[in-house]
Amino acid sequence: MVTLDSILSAPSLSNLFLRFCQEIIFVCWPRNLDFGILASSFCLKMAEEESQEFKLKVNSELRFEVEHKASAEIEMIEGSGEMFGTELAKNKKYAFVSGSKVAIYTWHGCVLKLKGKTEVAYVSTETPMTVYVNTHAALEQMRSKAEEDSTRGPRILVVGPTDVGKSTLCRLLTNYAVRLGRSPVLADIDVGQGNMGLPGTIGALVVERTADIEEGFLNTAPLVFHYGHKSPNDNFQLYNMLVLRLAEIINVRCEQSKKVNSSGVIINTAGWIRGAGYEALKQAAGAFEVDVICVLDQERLYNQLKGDLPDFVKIVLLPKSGGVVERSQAIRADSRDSRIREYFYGLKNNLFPHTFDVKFNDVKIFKIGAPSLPESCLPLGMKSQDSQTKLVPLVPAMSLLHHVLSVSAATTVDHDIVETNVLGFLVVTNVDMDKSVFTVLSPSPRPLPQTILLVMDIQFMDIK
Ligand SMILES: Nc1ncnc2c1ncn2[C@@H]1O[C@H](COP(=O)(O)OP(=O)(O)OP(=O)(O)O)[C@@H](O)[C@H]1O
Repeated sequence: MVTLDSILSAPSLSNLFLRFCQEIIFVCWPRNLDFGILASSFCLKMAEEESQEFKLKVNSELRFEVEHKASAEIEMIEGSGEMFGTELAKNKKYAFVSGSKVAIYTWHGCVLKLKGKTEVAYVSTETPMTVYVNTHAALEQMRSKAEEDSTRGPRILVVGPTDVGKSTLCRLLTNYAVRLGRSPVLADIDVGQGNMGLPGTIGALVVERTADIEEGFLNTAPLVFHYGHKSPNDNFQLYNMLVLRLAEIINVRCEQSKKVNSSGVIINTAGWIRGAGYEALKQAAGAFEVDVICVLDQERLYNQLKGDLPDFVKIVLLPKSGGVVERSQAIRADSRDSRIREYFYGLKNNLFPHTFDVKFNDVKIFKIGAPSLPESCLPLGMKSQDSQTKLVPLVPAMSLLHHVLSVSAATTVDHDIVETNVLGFLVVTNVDMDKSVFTVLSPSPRPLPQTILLVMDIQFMDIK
């Protein structure tokens, strides 16, 4: 059971890992990036079903999942309710696309009208919302104290296995903080879903408005770094390096604004919690200098962290919501695809991407990480793990087809490209070796904002 005291007793944090960092460049080429519902947007046909009405008593929630290739609509007719911390307006219809998994919670009771094709729709009175709101209340007291003392607000790492509601809890805690006038930094180091950019990236943004019910947080200027793979395990060295870099820049951002500083940082992590994954979590806790770790639904991880981290880090075990839906590998792959589609086409097909040719000579293409060699073959003093963060120039070839490319903010190759943020993304839709050009899908018309491109492992077929 989480008590307020256990969180409130956290002393304000040390600067153990504070490092210098030179520059902050925020992404300036965003396209409807959100932290919201991942769903394919190609089918928005509202089915002609009759609507169902649900009367929710105090402290209960309506949970529903929208059918594949269908959509659903919810309207609150009476009372008050919220979705993952964002309040619903009365008599306003909210549309949810295929595959959305939604919970509308009410503290005081409400009447909801649900229309459309849902796989399941039911009301539950068993929710962990009281524990979550208590956690928020404790964090809020730490923020007030930080504001009074002009110090740093709470930094919270949300950890746990896959499908326990980590992203949802981050969204809820961020929304509650914003509703009280705070401007927390929301950071996402879960490269599998890439909520700030695309899968294969990590990023952060300062949140000043609650998440939109349908589209999530509106990311007008997220800070995004290219990682290139869908699991932290694929390049552990690079992953840790980028997490550290992200934390450094967040520190600089906090130093620039008293409000952001006292509001704190909320960090969503990947569900990789064993072996190297556990080491990555500890690294992240150190890099962000966290004061609170919320462990969702795993006592083993909770006890491991309690034993391994210093006492000033308060670790709380929180229950998972019974509504959180488990996703298979296939569904995860589908969500990654939807996420990329959404970047180019919008959640409801409301964006129009551009297609144009890029000459091989006009750009420089790199991938990060070279195959590791045995140490005996390396120059004196070099370790094999160094190759993991090495920039490798690529000669354009047919193998680029369908790969996602990040457009680096770096202006020259002398820049530290690996640790520079990215401006946006492209997908290679054709390669013409005879004409030495490749065709890209791009969120904006030519010219490209910069000419240094980084290749991801992740591919996207623009076929729908
Ligand atoms: N109370 C709830 N009722 C219904 N659906 C929910 C509820 N809470 C979360 N969900 C849904 O469950 C899904 C999984 O939740 P979430 O993404 O927060 O889990 P996670 O632990 O972050 O997953 P990952 O393993 O990708 O890190 C999401 O689609 C979310 O919308």
